[in-house]
Amino acid sequence: MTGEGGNPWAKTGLPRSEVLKDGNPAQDAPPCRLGVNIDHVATIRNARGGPHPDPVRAAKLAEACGADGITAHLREDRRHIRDEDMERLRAELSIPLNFEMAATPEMVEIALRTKPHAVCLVPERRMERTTEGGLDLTTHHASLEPAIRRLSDVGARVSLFIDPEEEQIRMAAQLGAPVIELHTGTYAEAALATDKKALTETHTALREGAELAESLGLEVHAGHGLTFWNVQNIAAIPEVRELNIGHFLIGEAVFMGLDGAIREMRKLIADARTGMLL
Ligand SMILES: CC(=O)[C@@H](O)[C@H](O)COP(=O)(O)O
Ligand SMILES: NCC(=O)COP(=O)(O)O
Repeated sequence: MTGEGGNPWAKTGLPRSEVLKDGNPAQDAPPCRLGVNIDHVATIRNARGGPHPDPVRAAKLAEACGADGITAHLREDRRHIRDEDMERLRAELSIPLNFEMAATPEMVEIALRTKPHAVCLVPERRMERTTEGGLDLTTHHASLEPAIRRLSDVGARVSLFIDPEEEQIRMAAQLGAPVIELHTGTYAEAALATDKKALTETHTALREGAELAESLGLEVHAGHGLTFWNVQNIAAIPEVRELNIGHFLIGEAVFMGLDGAIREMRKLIADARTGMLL
């Protein structure tokens, strides 16, 4: 299933070892969890205005296929996930729910009521097609601090979705959030564009950022734009403990089913942890 046909990674001509540290860096690392983001099941549902396909059903299927958690982003404009989806996900799932949201007063109140396992604070711009970058913690730390405290007080594990930049990582540690999620979108774009220089630079930034974050006591997650063909170099970063992946898995489900797509992604992540790269 992961042959070279149509594989954008293969077109880079860049052996994976060129962007990895020597040896098998993740060999002795703990496993890397897979959080399945089901937002875009809701995108398809909303295209027709009815109840089908149900993102909660997709989340339960993901759970049955071995997902370690479910991620859902309640956007302010409700373009995909809606309030009632979040309530049902919280009530019906047995695995952890990671509630992605902007740190607005409205969203903080919803999350305090929902009491998810985790909250990932993300930047949001109403007209963007998707989350284009990480939070700017230097600009927003005054508003983020109370949100992090209130959400932590109800037991949510708060993570901050940031770019792999030293200043942002140090600020995340100062803000007292236990987790960061590194935005992998720029790395994913470099892989798609087969831009070797950008690919190496973005991967180095993620690897060094993950090392720094762990040294500061932060748990490191990563996500955005990850696919079968770019996931392994990120999963091979030993400090990365969780990957959140959505759009590609839901798209690939059209071709191989959601269960097949999740199982293949889990295998690629597990193989990367043991140095068995594609
Ligand atoms: C923060 C993030 O990366 C996710 O929210 C993911 O991108 C899915 O949501 P959108 O596609 O609406 O950005
Ligand atoms: N936080 C990233 C996420 O949940 C999934 O992003 P994507 O795979 O949909 O780009």
